[in-house]
Amino acid sequence: MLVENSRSYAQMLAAELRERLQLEVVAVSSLAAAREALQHGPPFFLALTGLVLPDADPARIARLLVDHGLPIVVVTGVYDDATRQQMAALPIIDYVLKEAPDTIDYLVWLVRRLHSNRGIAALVVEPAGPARAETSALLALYGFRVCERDTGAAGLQALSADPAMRLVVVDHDLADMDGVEFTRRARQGRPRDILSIVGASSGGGAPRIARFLKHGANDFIAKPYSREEFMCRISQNVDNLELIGTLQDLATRDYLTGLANRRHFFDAGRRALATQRGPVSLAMLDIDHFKHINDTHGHEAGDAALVAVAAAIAAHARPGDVVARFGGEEFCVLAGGLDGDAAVGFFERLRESIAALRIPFRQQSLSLTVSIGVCHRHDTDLYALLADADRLLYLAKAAGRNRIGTDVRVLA
Ligand SMILES: Nc1nc2c(ncn2[C@@H]2O[C@H](COP(=O)(O)OP(=O)(O)OP(=O)(O)O)[C@@H](O)[C@H]2O)c(=O)[nH]1
Repeated sequence: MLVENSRSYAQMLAAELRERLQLEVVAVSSLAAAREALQHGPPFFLALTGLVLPDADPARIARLLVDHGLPIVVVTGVYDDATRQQMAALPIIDYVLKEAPDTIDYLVWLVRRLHSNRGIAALVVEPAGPARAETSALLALYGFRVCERDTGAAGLQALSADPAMRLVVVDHDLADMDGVEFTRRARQGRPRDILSIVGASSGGGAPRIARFLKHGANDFIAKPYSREEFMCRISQNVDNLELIGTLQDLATRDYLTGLANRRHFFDAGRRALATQRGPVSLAMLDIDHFKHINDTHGHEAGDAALVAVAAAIAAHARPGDVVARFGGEEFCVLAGGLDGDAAVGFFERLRESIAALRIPFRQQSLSLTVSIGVCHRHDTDLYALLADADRLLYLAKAAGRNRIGTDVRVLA
């Protein structure tokens, strides 16, 4: 919700938020309209509010939003000492001066951050008390799903129980180990790009900060917190995790189809083979006469076909199967736990489901077939399996396409 009495500013900010974040924004320009929207509008997760309204003083609008459980970012042209004092008592995430340069960019970043935080679980490790309550309340205000633990051991257990935890704020003074020791242990098996650990302490000075950082903390925050510093540091830490995640995604994912790429296939495939006990099936799929689709309908149609085939393969794969776009119009699937007959049946059904696809493109419906090479044996050498699957794929093509070439002797 955007509460702003300047219509032009509200329009500009709302347009930026909608366009750049694809968020629904309800803009109102008075206390009465804000009240109405809170009662009858969609559920809100955040309010950006000005303080100058025709029908309310600053404290009233802020109070209304707080009473509805909404975190607030104040966006204002005036922020004198009196207003600052009035606002200090309220749970306000941030205040932003309208006239400052880059305000809009900052607000877009902040709203995006607060929106994404809602999907992130954060752990606070600190003995129960007012200090922990403050840390947790701030994290909850920024949207995180907060989990609290009293001791280092309980904190480590919580991390093991929930691998999706992305952020830990740990105080130095714990009953069973100090925060540095907790950090050292929590870091094992959880690199800095997966879990952000932020140390916190009210004492110890520079040597303590250095110890936290040397033992694996991503950052350190001194207590008592400056709310603004706390927000900036926490936000930067989760920003960094997301940025690294995006880069990893770009490096391992095929941009067009969203499947893993060849590089990821080699990493994940080798890992899967190293832990596989029984025989594995490696299938290489190639769209038949794909060049013809490109030549007849254009590359956009070719791309739509690749996306549709990739989706069919992903839908057919089981959890644990390694699926990738290997390159061009070639896809790979590494599947364990199937005996020879089952493997052939599994890929035969995939072949049939792809042949049955009707791919909408403009006013037309495209159809296509794939040839599949399937090798099946106990082997840990991914290159050897790929070479054989490729050879069997070639045989399937040579035998007329839209079929499986396999080294499995299928029982009648
Ligand atoms: N649209 C589109 N085309 C691609 C992409 N990557 C590769 N291609 C095209 O895929 C075609 C592959 O053609 P060929 O290797 O001759 O094979 P084919 O026509 O599928 O014939 P067979 O495999 O023998 O059945 C080429 O025309 C490439 O330009 C892509 O990302 N998008």
